[in-house]
Amino acid sequence: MVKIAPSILSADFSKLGEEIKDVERGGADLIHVDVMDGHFVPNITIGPLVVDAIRPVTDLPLDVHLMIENPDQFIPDFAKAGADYITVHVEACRHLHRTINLIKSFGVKAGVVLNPATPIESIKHIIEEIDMVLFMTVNPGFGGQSFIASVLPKMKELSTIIKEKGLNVEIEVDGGVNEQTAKLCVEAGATILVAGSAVYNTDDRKLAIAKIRGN
Ligand SMILES: O=C(CO)[C@H](O)[C@H](O)COP(=O)(O)O
Ligand SMILES: [Fe+2]
Repeated sequence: MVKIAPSILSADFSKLGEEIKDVERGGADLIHVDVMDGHFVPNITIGPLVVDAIRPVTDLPLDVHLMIENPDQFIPDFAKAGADYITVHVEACRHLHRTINLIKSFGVKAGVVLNPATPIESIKHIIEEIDMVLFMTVNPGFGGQSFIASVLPKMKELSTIIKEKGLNVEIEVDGGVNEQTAKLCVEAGATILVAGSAVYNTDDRKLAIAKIRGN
């Protein structure tokens, strides 16, 4: 069954702990945390202090999506704050193997993120060394954007490669995921669906999660 990772980007930050508990009660499988630095993307969100603060609030894995330049500088802080997954953008990494090894050196699962325009050739060489590939289906920086369906063929292609090689690599998709687009992602091989506005901009988060999962 596909896993659902609500993105707290669309939560009410004035009651973040309660917003996280609400989706945990609603059946979420992971909590997706969007970190933006105002350089790699044109927005600023949160840092390790917030990850540290929400860590005791939930037993769910914290899936930390770093949309920042020079991620190596901050990976130790996010790992110590309690991240379970740390994903870095291939577009932001000068030395991808080094960055992946840095994440894994803290016992944290490592993932690589591809922007919609980035080809899978940029990560084929490292696929056996990572735990997750995150396909952006919007250009990163904001919640509530429209799904870019042209990402689906490369998701499907990588999913086939992962199956052929018998690898244990999650395929996560992030951006514009809702009840309708979720189906397309699962058909293309997605194993984790991130959803921000489609979960948090509703009153009944349990129902929203069930609909996205296809129940
Ligand atoms: O990484 C992100 C934006 O850069 C967010 O995770 C993503 O946009 C979630 O929001 P929504 O589901 O509303 O598109
Ligand atoms: Fe994200």
